[in-house]
Amino acid sequence: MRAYLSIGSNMGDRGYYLLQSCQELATHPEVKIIKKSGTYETKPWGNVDQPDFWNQVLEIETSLSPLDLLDLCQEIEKSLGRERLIRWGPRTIDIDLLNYDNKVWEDHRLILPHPRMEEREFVLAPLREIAPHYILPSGRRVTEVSGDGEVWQLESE
Ligand SMILES: Nc1ncnc2c1ncn2[C@@H]1O[C@H](COP(=O)(O)OP(=O)(O)OP(=O)(O)O)[C@@H](O)[C@H]1O
Ligand SMILES: Nc1nc2c(c(=O)[nH]1)N=C(CO)CN2
Repeated sequence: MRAYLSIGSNMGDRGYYLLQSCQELATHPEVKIIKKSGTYETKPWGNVDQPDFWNQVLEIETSLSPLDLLDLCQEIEKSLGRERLIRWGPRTIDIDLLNYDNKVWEDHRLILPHPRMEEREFVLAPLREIAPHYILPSGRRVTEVSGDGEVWQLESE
């Protein structure tokens, strides 16, 4: 199945946490990273009183189920020292599922597609880069929409 993930960090060595989370995903036997956006420095969305983030979007191929993929993302967050202190607060790494095979899913653990993705420029900018034909939950193409928040693409490695 094809899935899209949003990853973000705003504590410590942000580049290290982004890279490490990709490496942990890529070493899982049921996950293959197909595309990786550049890195974007972004103003915090939601709770604005915290450091700037670095964000990326990944396109992956996986045979994990949506909930198993969520479990894996949460295990990686844990292994990289993420603590859930405040909603939308600072974190070493946050991994969100944006889309899983265009499935619509809603239970107490997982909502797909991600309900706030279309408002967030930190998701839309990297998504536009790697998937310009992506159709958002509203039915509009990602290139036709702009979200809230300032973002800057960093020089690619
Ligand atoms: N599409 C999704 N991707 C990741 N987590 C999700 C999703 N839908 C629901 N959740 C649930 O949201 C809970 C809170 O996640 P998290 O702490 O990462 O929120 P957040 O990143 O601070 O905020 P936001 O959900 O607005 O990005 C998770 O425990 C998870 O069960
Ligand atoms: N710029 C930016 N802001 C955020 C981010 C994020 O990854 N980047 N993640 C949040 C919780 O999902 C809340 N706010």
